[in-house]
Amino acid sequence: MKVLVINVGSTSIKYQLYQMDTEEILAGGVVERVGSPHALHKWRVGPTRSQAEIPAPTMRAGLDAVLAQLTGPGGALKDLSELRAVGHRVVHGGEKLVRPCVITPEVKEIIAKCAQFAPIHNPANLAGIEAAQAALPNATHVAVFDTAFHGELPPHSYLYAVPYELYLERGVRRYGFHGPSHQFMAASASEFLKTDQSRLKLITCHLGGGASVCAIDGGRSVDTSMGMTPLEGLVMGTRSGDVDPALSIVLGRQGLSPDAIDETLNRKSGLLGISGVSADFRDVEQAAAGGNARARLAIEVFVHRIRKYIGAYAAVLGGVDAIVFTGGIGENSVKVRSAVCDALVYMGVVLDAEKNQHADARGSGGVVDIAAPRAPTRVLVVATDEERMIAREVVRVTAGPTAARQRVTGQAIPVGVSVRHVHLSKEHCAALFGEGYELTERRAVSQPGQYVCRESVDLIGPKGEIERVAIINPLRKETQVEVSRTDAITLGVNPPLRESGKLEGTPGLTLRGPKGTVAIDHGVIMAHRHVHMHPDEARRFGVEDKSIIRVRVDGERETIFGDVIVRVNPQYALDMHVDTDEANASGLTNDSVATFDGLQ
Ligand SMILES: Nc1ncnc2c1ncn2[C@@H]1O[C@H](COP(=O)(O)OP(=O)(O)O)[C@@H](O)[C@H]1O
Ligand SMILES: CC(=O)OP(=O)(O)O
Ligand SMILES: [Mg+2]
Repeated sequence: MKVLVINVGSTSIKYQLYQMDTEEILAGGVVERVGSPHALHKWRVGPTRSQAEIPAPTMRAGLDAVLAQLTGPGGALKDLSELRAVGHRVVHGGEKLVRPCVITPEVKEIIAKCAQFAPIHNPANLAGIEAAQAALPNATHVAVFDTAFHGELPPHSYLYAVPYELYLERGVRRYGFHGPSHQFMAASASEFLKTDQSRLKLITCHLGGGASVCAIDGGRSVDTSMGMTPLEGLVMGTRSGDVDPALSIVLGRQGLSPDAIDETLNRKSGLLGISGVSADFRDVEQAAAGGNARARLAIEVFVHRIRKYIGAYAAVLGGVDAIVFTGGIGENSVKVRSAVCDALVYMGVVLDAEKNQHADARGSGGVVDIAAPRAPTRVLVVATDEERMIAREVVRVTAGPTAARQRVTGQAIPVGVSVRHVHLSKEHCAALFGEGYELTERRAVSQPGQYVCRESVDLIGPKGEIERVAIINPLRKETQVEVSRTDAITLGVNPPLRESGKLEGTPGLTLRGPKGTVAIDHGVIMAHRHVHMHPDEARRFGVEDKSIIRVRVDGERETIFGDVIVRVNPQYALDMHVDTDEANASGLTNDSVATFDGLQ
């Protein structure tokens, strides 16, 4: 499936054409200075780069030039009918549009309405959509929102301390932006560090023309610096980032119109406003190197703000595994990275100056680690790819979650090996350990709230006994004994494969404790292998509660497990549970990581 992704800014159209079966980029480019008679179209087909000046007085004219190139001689498409899906980056969808969706007239209406919160971006995004729909009327057009990744911010992060009615009635809240980029950084960091996202605390810094920082805990955005609009937070090319909110009031009272204030804060501030030189970081850096004091000051304010957010987000996350940089500045400015990180030694951040100097994420598979080898916190530079994230969402929306399998196939699932164990009912606990006895915790297990007890019981079957079997608390409605096939043979029972809690028709046995024995007439099972996951993980994998998936184990005893049941619950942490027979057969231990191998 071929997918064209369009990222339209106020004066530019960036695009990439993907073959999504392999995620190969077939062509890509940018039209700069859209709106002028001398726009510049730079493009790439395979390794070949070209450019041409084109007249593009309107968005439609710019897009037509792109499509003509794609289908012309040497282009990546035979004709436009090959293009059945187009993904559009849309910056603001408000609270109504969070998940990626097919663009309908109602969707366009909401995007237009949200322009009040994204005045620089949404009107341009909408113009791009209109032009693309006119040029490609038979394709499915999908909107992917910058705000989506921040859709589950906790209320204490997204609420401003203003009258609550402003939130309820007018949607005044933090939305957060640059979602595809922050999400891409988190996925890249997880892959690079070979650690599941559920186990990572990350601070991701997208430093481009617009800039934002995000605190990501277990793969979820828990706070981010941009707010109701993309104006809050970091210092940007032309945007002020954080200011005292009273500034607008004061300027208004001094006679500036709302439009003039908007213009001041969104287009005349930031690096440009302080330096008076340029909004482009390279120009400001050059001026600073040449002794321009205001340019130097602009960079100092820019860096200070980033450092301040990193400190704040370390506190929000309660620790940091990695700081990630991306965007034109984050990927390329050695000085910004070192200036930000130099002051963070107290957080375990120590840069390797040499690696920082030569960091080339794009030329090194997309990610480089620039931290000193033994430093506790990793510092990564990632070549962001917002368009690829958008293309993946387009596949999910147009072809369904299984078609997006390629994206998630190969993603890590930590393994937990369930050794034989018992869950006790209150009544049986009393019979085995004495009335009113409280079991005590030895160690937690991977699922929140559950733990292995110090106490144990013996299992007595018709053929044999197994001593000192672990008890997992808390107590349950019914006693349940989970054993492997090998254990069942030792005991002389014949339990079925069952999901936890489904005990009808199962065999029983006798339990022996220090204060007595209990004979149960049912409750012995072999646990059906399963994966616990949080609803967010389920969404990421494109599965739901009770889905049946395959999970792959690499290594000396390579195995693909089929019939793995997915169990989704907000209380769950990502973990695949197999019993000891299954683990031994495929060489798994509690430290192993398996990978998702698709829906069965
Ligand atoms: N080698 C470099 N050193 C420092 N800054 C750079 C370098 N290359 C690009 N930049 C800066 O990156 C910014 C643009 O980032 P980018 O992510 O491409 O922008 P956009 O947000 O428009 O997509 C500009 O300020 C530019 O000066
Ligand atoms: C949301 C936003 O600020 O985007 P950009 O960086 O493309 O301006
Ligand atoms: Mg950007």
